[in-house]
Amino acid sequence: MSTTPETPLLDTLRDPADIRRLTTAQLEQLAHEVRAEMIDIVSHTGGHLSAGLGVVELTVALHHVFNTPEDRLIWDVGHQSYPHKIVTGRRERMRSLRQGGGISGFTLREESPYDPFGAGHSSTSISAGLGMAAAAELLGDDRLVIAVIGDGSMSAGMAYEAMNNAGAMKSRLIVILNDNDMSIAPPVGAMSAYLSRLLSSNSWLSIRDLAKEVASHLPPPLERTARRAEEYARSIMTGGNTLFEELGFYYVGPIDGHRMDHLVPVLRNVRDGRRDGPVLIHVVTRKGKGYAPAEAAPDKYHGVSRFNIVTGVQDKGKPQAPSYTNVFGKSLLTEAIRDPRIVAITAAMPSGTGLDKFAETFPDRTYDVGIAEQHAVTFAAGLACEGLRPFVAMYSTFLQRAFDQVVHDVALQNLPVRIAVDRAGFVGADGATHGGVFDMAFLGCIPNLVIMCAADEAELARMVATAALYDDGPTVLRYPRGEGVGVEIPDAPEPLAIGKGRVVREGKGVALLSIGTRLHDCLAAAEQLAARGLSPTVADARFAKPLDWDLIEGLARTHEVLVLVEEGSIGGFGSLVVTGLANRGLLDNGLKTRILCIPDRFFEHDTPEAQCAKAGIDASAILDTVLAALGRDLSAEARA
Ligand SMILES: Cc1ncc(C[n+]2csc(CCOP(=O)(O)OP(=O)(O)O)c2C)c(N)n1
Ligand SMILES: CC(=O)[C@@H](O)[C@H](O)COP(=O)(O)O
Ligand SMILES: [Mg+2]
Repeated sequence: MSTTPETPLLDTLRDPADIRRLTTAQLEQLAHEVRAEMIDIVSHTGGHLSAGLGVVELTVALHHVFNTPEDRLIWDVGHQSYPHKIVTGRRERMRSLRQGGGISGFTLREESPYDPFGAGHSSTSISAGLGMAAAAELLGDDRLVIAVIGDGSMSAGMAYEAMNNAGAMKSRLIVILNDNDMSIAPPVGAMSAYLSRLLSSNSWLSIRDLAKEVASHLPPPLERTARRAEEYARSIMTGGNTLFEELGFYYVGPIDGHRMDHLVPVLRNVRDGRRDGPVLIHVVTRKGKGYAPAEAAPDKYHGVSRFNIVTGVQDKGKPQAPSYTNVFGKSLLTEAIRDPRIVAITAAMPSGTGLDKFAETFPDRTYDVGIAEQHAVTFAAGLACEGLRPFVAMYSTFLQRAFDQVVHDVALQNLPVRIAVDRAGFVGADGATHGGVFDMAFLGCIPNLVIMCAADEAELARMVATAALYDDGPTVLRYPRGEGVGVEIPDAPEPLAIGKGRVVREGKGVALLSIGTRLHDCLAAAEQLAARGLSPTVADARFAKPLDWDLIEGLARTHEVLVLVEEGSIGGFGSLVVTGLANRGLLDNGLKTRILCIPDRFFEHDTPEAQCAKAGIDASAILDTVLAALGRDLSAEARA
């Protein structure tokens, strides 16, 4: 790699091997350029900003010291991997970030050999890294495995399960704890407080780092003595062993994650040093580093829309209607003002779930449990046992983590826990890792659950009111990401009759029965069918459990075609309906029944509309399905 002072280093970079040849000053220069490039990219595409900005120096230092991709570098969650993508051959393609067919916003194995493990959900990196390290040992490979995990992600149980195992296995795994004292929101919990104490009781590593440098260059016996002395010095400084040391890790830190001259020697030391157990390097960084608006408000710049670099103002567009999240938050607050037994639980997503407003009004009745979805659900079960009315608000995709807790701790004991499932359905740019597509299938099979799906924001307000009053067992309310459809929201939402759907458009011949917000595509398809001389009935099931058999049986007996439409995977609403129809003998007389649900594959990032079109659950797919079921010539219809 030949450079002149005028040539940006980033322009000359082919792959990380080039980074390995740079001097410390050049590494600093490269970090500077990567940061500027990342800000420019995200200002055009939107995406995760402040987390990536905080790890620019760390990214450059890691690729400088370690032999990636032969050494495995795993980023937990992956939302901070943009600098990594920029320096691993994806710089140009980053301009297509999170767009259909473009670069993923998370690490993805199929995207690059430099992404040895895909992510999106948090706290998987230590487990995956431990598996890779164990495989390397078993296969006799000399490679190193480095897992980078944030302080927020360290609040999840899985991280501790993995550390517990790593310490016992004496694995050679290297864990880098990227401590920026932030999750999306400010971090919570005893672990976070512990990390702060660890920092305040430790000076920066530089002096001890020097001691270790010396130690590693001494012959073995002396080296051990020197190490012991250094460890002793450290335990005096921290007032005892760190939690990580108790778990069997060799703890190094804290070190300043923005100082290349600190990072590089420490990483080198760890690379070349001991091989008889896992190492944890405690790196301290600043979320949003190097971009003033993000540094000032790392939570607001965690995930951003396109923005003006100079002003920092994000282009969020003009909302046409309130988001479902906000409607949920407001509705719950209204109920809670009336009912002191209502409490709210979030797993590290107060603003994402709309519970931030609830927390402002009722701080004592709000619990942010950290990234701990399993615990959140069982914690809610405990609250319900004592007569409270807990609402656990969680994204559909993260609820996947708590399946057994819903089954074993909530449903089996028929506890009145309310589970608010946000981001249900396609979520767009976050792609397959965050798609809320499985909840209907994995919840629909659990006894005792009442499952409601909102077709619009007024329905959601009514569902919150319904759940607030329902004490006979657990309830689930499901609603999507994004804005409502602009209907008026009643001031005093009337609770729904449990298990009762509604006919929205009376017709004959063809019945479209939807659940959730697919209703609007059914209505649009009905208009198009009407233009072709048909008069479809459109109904909103409202409840996936219990199903409204009066409604469904009526539709089945009086129509020739029944199309079931949902924004969820195979095995959800449609399967529940068809199972019931079959067992009631309602399919025996030739009812033409079709299920439009999300097909049996993963859908990558795109707009939610494009995802629905690709999945075949939009208005045009409904239209085609009906015409095909009626045996009408689709190509002739299209020509008409
Ligand atoms: C299982 C799971 N729950 C929630 C989230 C949402 N989430 C994404 S990033 C994040 C905060 C992570 O904090 P930290 O690990 O400290 O990383 P930072 O953003 O501070 O770099 C959260 C809660 C997730 N990705 N996975
Ligand atoms: C990385 C992560 O899991 C979150 O930051 C997520 O991207 C938030 O998604 P929303 O924008 O839907 O809140
Ligand atoms: Mg953090």
